[in-house]
This record gives sequence, C-alpha cells and structure tokens, in this order.
Amino acid sequence: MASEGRRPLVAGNWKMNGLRSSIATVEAIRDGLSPQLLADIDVLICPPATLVSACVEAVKGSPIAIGGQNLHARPNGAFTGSISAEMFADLGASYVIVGHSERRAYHYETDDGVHAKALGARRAGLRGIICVGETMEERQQGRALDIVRAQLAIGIPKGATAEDTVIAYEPVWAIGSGRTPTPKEIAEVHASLREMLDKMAGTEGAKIRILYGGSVKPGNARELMAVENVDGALVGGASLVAEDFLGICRAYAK
Ligand SMILES: O=C[C@H](O)COP(=O)(O)O
Repeated sequence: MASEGRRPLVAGNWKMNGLRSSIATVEAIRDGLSPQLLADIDVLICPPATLVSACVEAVKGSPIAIGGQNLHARPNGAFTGSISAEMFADLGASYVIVGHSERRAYHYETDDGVHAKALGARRAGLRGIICVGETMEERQQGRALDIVRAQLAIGIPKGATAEDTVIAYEPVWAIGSGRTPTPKEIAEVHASLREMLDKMAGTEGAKIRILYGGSVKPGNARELMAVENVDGALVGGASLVAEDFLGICRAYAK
C-alpha cells in the first residue's frame, strides 16, 4: 500500500524475451489501461534493449514509460556489447533496472558495481530501479534483513531522491518460482528498507518508492500491493502477457 504521497509504480521486466512482434503486447497494454487508472499509477515496461526504441514509439502520447534492464556505469568507451544510460535516454527511455539478482548471479555484479550503475543512471537523467533480495538459504539462516539492508546501503547513491531512485525488493527464491513471501514477511522487509531510506535521505527518502517483485500475478496482486510500504510491483513473467500485466495494474483500480 503506497502512502506518504508515493505514487504506485507497476513495472514489467521482460528479461531476455521478445521480438519485434512483441510490440503488439505493448500496444495491447497501452490500449487496455484506462485514463482513470493511469491517473492513479505509473506504468513502466522494460523490454530487451533491442526493442526499447520501438516500444517508445508504441507508447508515444500515453503516460506509459519505457526502461532498460541493465546499463554500463560509464557514459561511453571501449566496452564492447555494453549500453550506457545516455544511450537509453537517447532512445527515450526514462528508467533502468540496476542490480537485478539475475545480473548479480550470472554476471557477477557486486553492490559496488550496482552503486556505480545507479550513479550512471542518475547522470543521464534516468530513474534507477535498484534491486535487492535474499536467497532462500539466507532467509532460512535468518539473514534476510541483513542482506537486503547491506545491498541497499552500498548500492544506493548518496543524495538519492524519488526523482532518480526506486527500490525493488525481490527475494531471489520468489522470482519465477510461483512462491511468494507472506504479506507479513514482505511488510517486515519493506518496513526495514523504508526506515533506512528515511534515515539516509530524510523527507526525500520517504518519497522513494519500494516495489515488491517475485511471482506477482493477477491473482495475488491485490493482496501483495495492499501490504504496508509496498509502492508497486516489479513483474517478470506476467508482464509478457498483456492481459496478465493489465490484471496486475488493475489491482489499483478503485
Ligand atoms: O524483475 C522481475 C522479477 O525478477 C520477477 O520475476 P517473476 O515475476 O517472473 O517472478
């Protein structure tokens, strides 16, 4: 449940899925969102980099935002295969995901690397969605809060504001698994992150949104989004199907 004037954000992360024909999904999402709903929530789609430009074109004239899934921390240079924040901004993207657990696990991203990328996003005027989350082993060891707090403390740049930063809590074990933490477990983590943001950035910290991600579906969105300090969702699998993603957005319908 978003409060303190925080506007809910429902973000779709397509991961390594989607060809040019998938623009039809973006169009269906665009056409399925009512003006009333868009007056109350922000909606973001993060397709693979190959589709950012076409997606920006597809949502022109609508408030739907388009974002990248990862970036290189530097603005340019000899980094074959990498994409900078400036390049995403040049295409019309306004957000970029930073430090997703799949990047941490498969591309060895560290908290310091996440910090550098978040700075890169800010430099280019993008909002960085900084992801944190514990593994099942860490949760079972009772270390979930320590892990996410450490990831946030190192990852978030000094002076972060709601204009340049969003946080996403994604327990690694909930991603793509069909399992979610209980509302109580989510509330505990979000309260802890919220307290940190308040301490680190004062009144500005109170405005920074904290999303929940991990097996969010139309069937559980309402319950998950109602948890205290949950300011929206970062959606993977269900964002690939327009009706499912719309169903999650409609969890906010009045
Ligand atoms: O970025 C999105 C998350 O990894 C969640 O993925 P999922 O909704 O498929 O569990």
